[in-house]
Amino acid sequence: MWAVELNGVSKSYWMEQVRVPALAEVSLNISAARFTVLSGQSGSGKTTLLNLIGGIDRADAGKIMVADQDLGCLSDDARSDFRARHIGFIFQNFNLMPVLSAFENVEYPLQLQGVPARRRRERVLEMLAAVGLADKAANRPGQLSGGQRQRVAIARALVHEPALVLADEPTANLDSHTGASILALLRQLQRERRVAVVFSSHDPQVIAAADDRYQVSDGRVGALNAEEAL
Ligand SMILES: Nc1ncnc2c1ncn2[C@@H]1O[C@H](COP(=O)(O)OP(=O)(O)OP(=O)(O)O)[C@@H](O)[C@H]1O
Repeated sequence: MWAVELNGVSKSYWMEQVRVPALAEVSLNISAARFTVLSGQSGSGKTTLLNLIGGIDRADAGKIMVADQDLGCLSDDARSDFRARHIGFIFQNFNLMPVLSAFENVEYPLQLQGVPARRRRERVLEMLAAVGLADKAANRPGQLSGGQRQRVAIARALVHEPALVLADEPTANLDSHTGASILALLRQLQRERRVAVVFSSHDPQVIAAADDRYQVSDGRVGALNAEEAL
């Protein structure tokens, strides 16, 4: 079963009158309930690929299926709704709302979906406990360490039980020890909850931990075996 199917997907950006190709005819299937790593140098196209899979941006050509939904068939509003229901996001810079507490940040995806308050509370407390932050629910992001902020972001990405989590270099801004603990936590939660995680990184530890590995290079994507990667 596939969480994501890409067929002939291309994307360019325009800077003034100049076309900047970012992805060229990418065809790729990402398995459900597995941990997939996209590696590749800076500028190779990893973020562009994650933004297309996540429905944040639209492809110029090709077809993108996520959890059996063709994203190209959806209006912008329907795509936002689909994203809110079925996808979780984790970013390099955490992207937490600074004025909200850890509890409120994790609660936000459930509020968007109109989940009743009592159920929201149960889900948020369960997720904060699962990421080891049961005692930090009232803290704002500014009162948390980088690793703790990323744990809040992981709880937020999983709280609505998405089919797919997209993590764009989530350990890049953390020291290696904290990054390793975030990787281990995400790997554990991915296995327990049987969610597909797509993690972009050039960290050999992350590549080694993956079930499936792909190399993004100049806007093209190829399978990478473990020996090549390390
Ligand atoms: N908004 C944009 N406008 C113009 N060009 C862009 C834009 N976003 C990305 N690009 C270009 O598209 C190509 C792919 O960029 P992308 O951000 O996807 O790479 P990346 O592998 O995620 O890099 P990094 O690891 O540095 O984030 C690069 O040549 C980049 O300069």
